[in-house]
Amino acid sequence: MRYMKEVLRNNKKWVIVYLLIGLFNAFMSNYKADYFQKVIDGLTDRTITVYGILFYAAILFINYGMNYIDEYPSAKLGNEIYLDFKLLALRKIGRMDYSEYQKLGTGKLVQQIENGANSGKGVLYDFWFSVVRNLLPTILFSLYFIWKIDRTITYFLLAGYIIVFLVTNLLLQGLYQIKEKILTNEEELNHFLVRGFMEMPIFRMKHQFPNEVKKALGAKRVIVSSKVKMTMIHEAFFTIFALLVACLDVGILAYAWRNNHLSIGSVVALITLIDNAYTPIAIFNVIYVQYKLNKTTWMRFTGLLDLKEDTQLEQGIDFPAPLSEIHVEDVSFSYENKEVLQSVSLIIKRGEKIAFVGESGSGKSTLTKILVGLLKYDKGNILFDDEPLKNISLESLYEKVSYLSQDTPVFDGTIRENLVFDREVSENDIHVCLEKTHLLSLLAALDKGVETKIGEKGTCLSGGEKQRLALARLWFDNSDIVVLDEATSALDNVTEGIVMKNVLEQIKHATVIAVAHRLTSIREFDRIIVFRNGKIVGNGTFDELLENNSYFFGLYKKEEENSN
Ligand SMILES: Nc1ncnc2c1ncn2[C@@H]1O[C@H](COP(=O)(O)OP(=O)(O)OP(=O)(O)O)[C@@H](O)[C@H]1O
Repeated sequence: MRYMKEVLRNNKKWVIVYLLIGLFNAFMSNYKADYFQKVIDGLTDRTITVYGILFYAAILFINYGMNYIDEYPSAKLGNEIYLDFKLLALRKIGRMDYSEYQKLGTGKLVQQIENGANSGKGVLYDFWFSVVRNLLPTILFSLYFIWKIDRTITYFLLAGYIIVFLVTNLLLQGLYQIKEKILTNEEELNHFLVRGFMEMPIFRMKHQFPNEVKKALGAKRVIVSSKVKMTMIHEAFFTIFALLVACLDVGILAYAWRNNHLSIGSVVALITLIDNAYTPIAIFNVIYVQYKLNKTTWMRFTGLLDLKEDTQLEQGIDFPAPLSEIHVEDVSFSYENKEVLQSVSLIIKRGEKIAFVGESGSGKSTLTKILVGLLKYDKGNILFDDEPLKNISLESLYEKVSYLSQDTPVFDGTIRENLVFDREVSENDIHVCLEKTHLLSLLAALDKGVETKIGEKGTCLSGGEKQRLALARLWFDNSDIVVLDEATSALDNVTEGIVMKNVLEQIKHATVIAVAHRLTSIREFDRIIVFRNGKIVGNGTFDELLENNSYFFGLYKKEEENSN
């Protein structure tokens, strides 16, 4: 309910307008039927005046006019609500705990958000608004006018409502299961679609597309057959109601034939009013079923919106700048049950240039993610001067820290956005950073220059260009701490040497922590930390380690043999 309330609050003004117009229209459509009885009877006994007819005309004009006006808040609110639910998801991603984020898959997530926004709109707008502003008032007004004409008929109608409600609840049980099946298979299908798109080269080269299509086809078949079943059950509701109303109309005619006290006007009005009284119930039953099914989808969506948030983002004290020392004390970390770091201890002094090296999977990236607050350590402590990292607000930390991740150093946007996001900077500053990162020749070949879009994950750039573009961002960050996770792995030795020299010159006052595989690239670093199976097994300068650390020496030798 919390999220629905939030969306309602966002659209408070239009919600009130929409409800008031709905109530007014519900009254007018029944009042119109009731007044029509007077017109017919007045015409039969010639008592109606011209003013009576003009009054009826005014009722018709207002009724149809207001129905049209109602379309505006209806369309506005329907779309606002649907899109507001989507924005809730985007806001949630901005605050989500990183471990939770890592578990999500893009395809399923996108489908969950799409289904969630639709179901949220279904629950709030298609169900609750329809009930409160339309169905309930229409039923009450029509029952009131029927009651005024004949009480016995009102009792029959009420008994009919109960039967209808019982039948609906019986059918619902079957529909729930069908809906669950549809949702699971929709997410599955989207998973294959997004996976196919994102990993196109792998799947194409391994001839996997026919297999992928086959798997997606399975999901498609289930979706189609389940949706057809649901449509047929929904439509059956309407048919049953139409038959019920037809029986009631014939019953009214028979009743009027046996009891002479009903005028022609009353019979005509009763038939219209019964339609008014039962149509909302028919609609209610269908949207009630839909509401219950939407609730199932909505629960999946709120499961996403309720995922753990990173409370440290805004809470905590400010980053203690200027920082003298980072102290990693006996830190351990596990993914689920797998221990990845074991009692790691390390001191990093202000301005030091530190490199993390070691075999793949030894825990280097994990420690960098812990240092920038993305992952939370299980045991031990990390002190920024005397302040535990857990007590520092990440928003303030990110003012002072730059982090280039291993997998996605750039994002879907223009080159300018990748450098400075929305900030205003001079063309000259952009030129300088592109020159220092050897990107000017790339830019010269692009018609739109820095306004060129680089595609999702920078698909329009080479691996090395992506990394250099990410490095160029450092020119505008002015950070105290720079964390680079394999930021130059795609560059050739020569370019890496020149670009890294420029980068280190630009960030010479910052503390730098760089994860690297190519040992020659970190030769000049102040200190090298050697990782092995989640532990630190070496700590010293390049030459010290070569001399004293057999494991590091082994890594160095292997690299030398490979390059030869
Ligand atoms: N999200 C995750 N869930 C579960 N296990 C993970 C996750 N991320 C990493 N791991 C595991 O944690 C271990 C350490 O990974 P990490 O990325 O820190 O290693 P690394 O030393 O940086 O490796 P590389 O040099 O290949 O990047 C690996 O065994 C990896 O499989």
